[in-house]
Amino acid sequence: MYNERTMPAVVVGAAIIASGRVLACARTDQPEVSGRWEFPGGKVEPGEDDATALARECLEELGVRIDVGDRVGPDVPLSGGRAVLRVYTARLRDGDEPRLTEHEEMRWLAADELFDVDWLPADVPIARALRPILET
Ligand SMILES: Nc1nc2c([nH]c(=O)n2[C@H]2C[C@H](O)[C@@H](COP(=O)(O)OP(=O)(O)OP(=O)(O)O)O2)c(=O)[nH]1
Repeated sequence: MYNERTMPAVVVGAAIIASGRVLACARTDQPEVSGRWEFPGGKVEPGEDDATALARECLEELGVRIDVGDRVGPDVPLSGGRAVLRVYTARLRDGDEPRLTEHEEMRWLAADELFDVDWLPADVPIARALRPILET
């Protein structure tokens, strides 16, 4: 069983969907993630729930307000089991357009473009689970 000390930290990611495409972002700030693609997001801080953390990170990283939807794919273990990646679908609030602040590049990917980018390893099963969602 997990206790507070051994419970994995949660990194939440937003699969922001608009017009049948999902937003993927690439950053270069840390060598271990440099040039790899991910979903905007970050660690859930104490006192936050997943949706609050996602909304905060999307505002910080992209300057957008979002509405959080359903989970996508499984919790994927990160960094030796000390954290998990958990992704939710999200929609942009009316009129909001992402602007890059922390990332170098962003792309809106359609279902058949999901694997045109080099995802971080943990994001691969999530991208796979997104395919049927983008196709509907
Ligand atoms: N945001 C995000 N992080 C991901 C994804 N996939 C993946 O392996 N990660 C990893 C990269 C980082 O090691 C970790 C998240 O750290 P972060 O730097 O984004 O989180 P944060 O903003 O809360 O970080 P911090 O600087 O406050 O410590 O999770 C993803 O799709 N989105």
